[in-house]
Amino acid sequence: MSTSKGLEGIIVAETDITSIEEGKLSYVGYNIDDLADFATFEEVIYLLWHKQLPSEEELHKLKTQLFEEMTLESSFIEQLRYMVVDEAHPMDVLRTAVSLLSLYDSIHDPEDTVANINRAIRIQAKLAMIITSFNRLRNNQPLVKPMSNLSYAENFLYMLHGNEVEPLESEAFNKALVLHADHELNASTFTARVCVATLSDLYSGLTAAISALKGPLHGGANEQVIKMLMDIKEVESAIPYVKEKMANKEKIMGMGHRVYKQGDPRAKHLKNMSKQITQLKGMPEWYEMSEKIEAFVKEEKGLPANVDFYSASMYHALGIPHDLFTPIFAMSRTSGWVAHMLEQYANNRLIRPRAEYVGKENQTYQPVNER
Ligand SMILES: CC(=O)SCCNC(=O)CCNC(=O)[C@H](O)C(C)(C)COP(=O)(O)OP(=O)(O)OC[C@H]1O[C@@H](n2cnc3c(N)ncnc32)[C@H](O)[C@@H]1OP(=O)(O)O
Ligand SMILES: O=C([O-])CC(=O)C(=O)O
Repeated sequence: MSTSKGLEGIIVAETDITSIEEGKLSYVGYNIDDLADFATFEEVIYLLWHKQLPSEEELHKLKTQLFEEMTLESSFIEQLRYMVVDEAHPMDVLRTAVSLLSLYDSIHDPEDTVANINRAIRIQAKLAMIITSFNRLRNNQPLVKPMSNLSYAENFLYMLHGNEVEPLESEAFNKALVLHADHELNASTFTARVCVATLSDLYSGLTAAISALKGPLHGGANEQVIKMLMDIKEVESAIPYVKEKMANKEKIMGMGHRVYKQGDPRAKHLKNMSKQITQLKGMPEWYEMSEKIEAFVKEEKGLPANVDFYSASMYHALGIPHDLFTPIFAMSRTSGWVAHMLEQYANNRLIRPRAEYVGKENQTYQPVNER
């Protein structure tokens, strides 16, 4: 048997959702650059779940359903309130809350596509409520209800901050949601697929995926990037800080990627939005610090920025609390996780690879009092 550490380069599934070829990323055959520039997150949700862009009518229906599902039962809100405990990380809250959502649903057939799409619309809508409501509950602020004339991206920022969103802010946030929506067989998506390949349900797959996304080598990197920028504080300190980290063999978060060695095609869009939003908010130093780090790490180690890198300065300038960065990633990626779980159910076989045994052999059992 031969092994590939971290399953690098191993193809374990066929998919018609997302492709990464020669550094180009597309969802269902649409180049990510076009989707980032022109699509709404709602269109991307539809595209990933139905493998085609929606007509005007289909889009209107989806937006209406998402808006109508942006509610939480009062008993659910009470339980969310109980999750406001010291140091509770919103990513742990989100994982718990998604699991809790399953108790409000009865699943007769985990493989039923129509029921799963309706369920996914409910979950996708409620995630925006859960993240924003948790943040408001922990700050003793009243909850904000969504507005029917706002997009998913706008409603998220509106429910978080409680005030109107500027067009550039809504454009930036929508772009971030589009760019994070799916990414082939990344660690969390693979986790979701492994989970539902046992014929477990959508909530279980999502809970597992959130758990995998949380780690700092994956989605958790965006929070680590802002921690690094907060540590650095000033543009002049960026290079010395990164030099020292690299001398200590520490990783620079938001840099490097398993699949993209020449550059992550999503990063340039977030870089551009980070520049514009930090300027709009009168805090260009967050972008400038990031740009210096990116150039230095590329030059010294040949490592390009990944999707997590510029999202950090952009979210910071949008006034988003740092510990919500990864939950926002999960909220967007839910659309992709669902698409992959539907694909797994549609052509399922239990995922069960092998390991090569390299441990001790032929041991003789001795009773405990003789060891
Ligand atoms: C949405 C996402 O999940 S995007 C990724 C988010 N994660 C991060 O930003 C965390 C920082 N980056 C990393 O840890 C890695 O680049 C990963 C996990 C993304 C990819 O990892 P792998 O493909 O396994 O690459 P691996 O960790 O083997 O790195 C190869 C070499 O580059 C180095 N390297 C990789 N990333 C970095 C980094 N960010 N900073 C410094 N060195 C790095 C490694 O130390 C290793 O060096 P070595 O060969 O001298 O030991
Ligand atoms: O594909 C990966 O390994 C990680 C990634 O960029 C993502 O999940 O968006």
